[in-house]
Parts: sequence; structure tokens; C-alpha cells
Amino acid sequence: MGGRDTCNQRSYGDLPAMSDLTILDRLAETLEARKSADPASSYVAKLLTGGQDKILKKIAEEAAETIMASKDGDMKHLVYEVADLWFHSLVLLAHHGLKPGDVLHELERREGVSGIEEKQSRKMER
Ligand SMILES: N=c1c2ncn([C@@H]3O[C@H](COP(=O)(O)OP(=O)(O)OP(=O)(O)O)[C@@H](O)[C@H]3O)c2ncn1[C@@H]1O[C@H](COP(=O)(O)O)[C@@H](O)[C@H]1O
Repeated sequence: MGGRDTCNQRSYGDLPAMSDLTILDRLAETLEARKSADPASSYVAKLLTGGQDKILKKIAEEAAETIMASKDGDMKHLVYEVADLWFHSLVLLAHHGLKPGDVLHELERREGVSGIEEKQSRKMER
């Protein structure tokens, strides 16, 4: 776990000040700008210049930390770790020139389609 200690700044369940879409878009813009930033002064620039494997390693670490937080049953810790996981996933998307909107559109496309039915239709296609 890093030095960022935002766990206690907002109690679990409070609404964020702005919509989730807005923070995702703002963060994506920052990540894009960090592509030309100095790695010495930007964590994101350091990750992006480090290449795909460094980003993937962080995602694996954050996924493992998310699992541990869930098992511990500490909801604040879980939210914190999922935020880390989402953040590093957004860095991976930026690395590939993708945006949060690409994922949101995919989720929208899936909206209302039962996972069980979708899996069944894939089996029938084979
Ligand atoms: N949302 C985040 C964010 N979430 C987590 N982190 C960093 O991700 C890292 C998480 O890794 P760990 O918990 O494993 O901590 P660590 O052991 O110190 O990390 P490593 O040194 O092993 O990589 C920490 O350094 C956190 O500070 C983030 N760093 C940046 N952002 C956003 O990205 C923007 C740009 O950041 P910079 O590029 O650093 O200016 C910021 O303004 C924020 O909006």
C-alpha cells in the first residue's frame, strides 16, 4: 500500500461531489497529459514510460489487495483497494489509447442481457 491515505477522508456510502463519469473523464485527461510528463515528478508518467509489464504487474498487485480487503470484510479498505485497481486499469487503457468511455459503452451494450443467456448463446454459436 502506498502513501496515499484517502480512506478516511469520506465516509463509506457518501455520494461523491460530481458524477462518476466526470471524474473518470477528468482522470483520463490527466493520464493522457502525463504521456509527455517527467517520470521524476509524475507517478503516472513513470508507469507509462515503464511499459505494459509494469502496469500489468500493478494491476495484479491491486487485484490481490482487493481480494484480501474483501476477505477481511473492511468496507473502507475494500473501496480504497478497488479505487487503486480501477486507477491502474485506467492507466492500462491509456497505455493502449483507450478511454473509460470505451468500457462504459461495452457495459451499456451488455445492459439487460442476462449473463446466463449470453453464455448460452455463445455455446449455440460454436
Ligand atoms: N488516482 C490516482 C492514484 N491512485 C493510486 N495512485 C498511486 O498508485 C500507487 C499504488 O501503489 P501501491 O498501493 O502498491 O503503493 P506503492 O507500494 O507505494 O507503489 P509502488 O511504488 O510499488 O508502485 C501509489 O503510489 C498511489 O499514490 C494514484 N496516483 C495517481 N492518481 C491520479 O493520477 C493523477 C496524476 O498522478 P501523477 O502522475 O503522480 O501526478 C493524480 O492527480 C490522481 O488524480
